[in-house]
Amino acid sequence: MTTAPVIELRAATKRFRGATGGVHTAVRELTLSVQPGEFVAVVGPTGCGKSTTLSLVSGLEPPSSGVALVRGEPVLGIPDGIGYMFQNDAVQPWRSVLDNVAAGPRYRGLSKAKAREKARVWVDKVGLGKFAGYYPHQLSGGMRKRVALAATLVNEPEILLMDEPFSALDVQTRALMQDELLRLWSGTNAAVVFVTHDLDEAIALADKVIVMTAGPATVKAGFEVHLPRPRLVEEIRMTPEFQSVYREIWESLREEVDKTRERSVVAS
Ligand SMILES: Nc1ncnc2c1ncn2[C@@H]1O[C@H](COP(=O)(O)OP(=O)(O)OP(=O)(O)O)[C@@H](O)[C@H]1O
Repeated sequence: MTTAPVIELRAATKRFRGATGGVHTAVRELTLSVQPGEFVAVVGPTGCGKSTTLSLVSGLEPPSSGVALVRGEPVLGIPDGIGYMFQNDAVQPWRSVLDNVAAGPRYRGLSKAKAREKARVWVDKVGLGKFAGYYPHQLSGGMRKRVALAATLVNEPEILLMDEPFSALDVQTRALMQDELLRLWSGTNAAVVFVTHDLDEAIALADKVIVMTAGPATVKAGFEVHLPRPRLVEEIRMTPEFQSVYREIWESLREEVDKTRERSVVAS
C-alpha cells in the first residue's frame, strides 16, 4: 500500500546569485519523494548540492523553480514537525544536559516542570540518565551527539533532516550513534532524509539510497535497501547482501565522484 508522501520535491531547481553577479545552479530539476516512516539516505560527490536539497525541504531556501511540498502543502516557511541534526550541533553550553533537551518542549509552551519531565525520558533513552546535570563541556563528543539526538527527538518530529550528523565522530563512536539512531527512530513513524558522504553509513541506515549527480545536483538513481531490521551497523556491513548492494550503488556513485574530481583538477 502506498501512502501520500510526507516530503516531495518536484523538478525543484535552486540557483544562487554569486558575489560577482554570476548565477550558480546548486540543484537542478530534482524530483524526490519520501513516505512517512521511510529512511532515505542521500549520497553524492562533495559540494554537489546535498545540503541545499535539505534547505528546500526545511524552507530555509525557496526553490527558484519547481515545488517543495511537505505533507502535500507548498513549503513557504519552516514547516511544523521538522527536526534537524547537523555536523555541528546546537547544544547550548550554558544549559545542563536535561535543560538542553527540555529547551524544545519549553519553546513549544510546556511548563518548566512538564518540559523537564519529558526531557528526562529522552535523556534516559539516549543513555545519559546519570549525566542529566552535566554541562556540554563536561561531555565527550559522542555524549554531546546523544544530547543533540535527544533534543531533536523529544519534539517527536514527523520529519528528521540530518546533514552528516556523525561525520566528526571517531569510527567507533560513529557506529554506536548509528545504532542508537536506528533504535530510537524505529519507535517512531518519522521520515528521515540523511545526507552523508559515506556510502557504508547510507546503506547501513537507510531503506532507500539516492545517488546525486555531480553538481548541480539532481537524482541520478535510487536504490532500495532490503536488508532486514533491526540492524546493527557493524554486523550488517559484514553480510554478503550488504556488500552486493554496496558494489551496485558504488558503480553509480563512482562516476559522479570521478566527474567532480576531474572538474577540480581542470579548475586548479
Ligand atoms: N547560500 C548560498 N549562496 C551561494 N551559493 C551557495 C549557497 N548555498 C550553497 N551554495 C553553493 O551551492 C553548491 C552546493 O552546495 P551544498 O552545500 O548544497 O553542497 P553539498 O553537496 O551539501 O556539499 P558538501 O558535500 O561539501 O557538504 C556549492 O557550490 C555551494 O557553494
